[in-house]
Amino acid sequence: MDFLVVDDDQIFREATCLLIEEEGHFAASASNGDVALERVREDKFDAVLLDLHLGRHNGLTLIPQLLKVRPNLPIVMFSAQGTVKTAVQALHQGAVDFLEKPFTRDQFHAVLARLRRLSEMGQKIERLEQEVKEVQSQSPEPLIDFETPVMRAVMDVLQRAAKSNASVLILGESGTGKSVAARALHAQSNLADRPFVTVSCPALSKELLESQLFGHVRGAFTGAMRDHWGKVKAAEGGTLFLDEIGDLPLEIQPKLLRLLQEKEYERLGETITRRSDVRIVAATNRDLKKRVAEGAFREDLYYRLNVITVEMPPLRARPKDVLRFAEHYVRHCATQFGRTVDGLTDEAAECIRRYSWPGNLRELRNTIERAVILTHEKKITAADLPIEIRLNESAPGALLDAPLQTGAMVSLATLEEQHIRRVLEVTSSMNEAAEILGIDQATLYRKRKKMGIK
Ligand SMILES: Nc1ncnc2c1ncn2[C@@H]1O[C@H](COP(=O)(O)OP(=O)(O)OP(=O)(O)O)[C@@H](O)[C@H]1O
Repeated sequence: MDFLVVDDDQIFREATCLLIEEEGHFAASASNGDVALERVREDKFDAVLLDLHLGRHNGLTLIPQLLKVRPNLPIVMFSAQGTVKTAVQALHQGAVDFLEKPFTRDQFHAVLARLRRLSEMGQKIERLEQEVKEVQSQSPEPLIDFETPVMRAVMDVLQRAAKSNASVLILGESGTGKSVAARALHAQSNLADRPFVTVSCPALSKELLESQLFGHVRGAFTGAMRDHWGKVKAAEGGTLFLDEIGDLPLEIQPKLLRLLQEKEYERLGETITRRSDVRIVAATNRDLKKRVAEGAFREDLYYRLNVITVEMPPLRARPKDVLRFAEHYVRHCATQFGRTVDGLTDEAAECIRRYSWPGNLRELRNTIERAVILTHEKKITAADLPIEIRLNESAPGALLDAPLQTGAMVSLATLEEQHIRRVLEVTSSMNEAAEILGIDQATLYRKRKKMGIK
């Protein structure tokens, strides 16, 4: 845990920090209320130990100010002149405990145990808030019972892997459901009530990604105005999901390897080594072995991640499941958009069954969403589906050349997608492609994901 000790008495402040560090925790200190407020604004402390008398300030009045900055921050008040009255006052102001100075190691242990319970409760609340947000973001309920044997085998491995704490690598084309599988794995594991934190590896520059993962201290790089805790810390005790791991820059790979092997890391710009207890689940649509052969991915990291690997099959390899997913999305979208649409006509079902879905589940979901919004009928008809699905035309670029030359009707969105596909085909990195397209990497990453481009 990370503590902030607020006391104007330097000797006691340092002695308390030492005691905390001897117990294997981290301690920072502040000598007055203003410094304490600044530190709490900048850093994610797990608890504050606050002296009642801070020179001209009264620690009691500082409690609501600290809680205004971080509403769930556990504050323990301590004082040499502890009276029942001041203890009660501190609790009324929002402190969670009161310690009389000087306190013994045993008294401190008792407080620590209480703080740990509070911190777990806080994590639970954050997790529930996250779940509520996800329900509000209206993703369809994941289907988990599959007809296709290969998918059943995948689910079986995931279920068994969930019970161990081993790293899991999820491979598969874009849109096959790797992120959904990672969440399902977490939900079935012993860490289900702990945090699940996602990091999208290619969405950020190398520096920002490193800081997002491990955190940084103020001044670590230009623009680092304040201390920052990374996602490794946010995932403490739970699962850290590294999406698109195949695009993790080479410079960050040794740090991730160290996190996996030694469970140690440092924040950017800081020399203090921190321990972390997170389970790593990684996913990629890249051929990681090929990336290793090309020298773009470290072999030792690949083997460390590759303890348990599952491969999400593309949708075209799960023919029996395609219509079940389609019907599932129709029901979901009809409810979401308040439309009375009930299933697919036979003709529409046949188009969906025959099409090869290069963008996998994401493409299917987008297609159904569009159809549910646009249809005038009670069931989705073939006419509600995009022309390439009606014509069973899924080869990238196949539709493009003719419309471009003849000026036939084609949407800007289709043109944009085809152009992005082509540039990605002929460039060797996201960076190069983004430069040619005149957009930043994060935008390209989002567009690629939305369009289901591998
Ligand atoms: N089991 C499932 N049931 C219902 N919908 C699913 C399921 N799995 C995935 N989906 C839907 O498919 C879409 C793509 O899923 P997801 O983001 O998990 O794919 P991905 O393989 O991680 O893609 P990428 O490689 O581009 O990150 C999402 O809209 C998701 O809601």
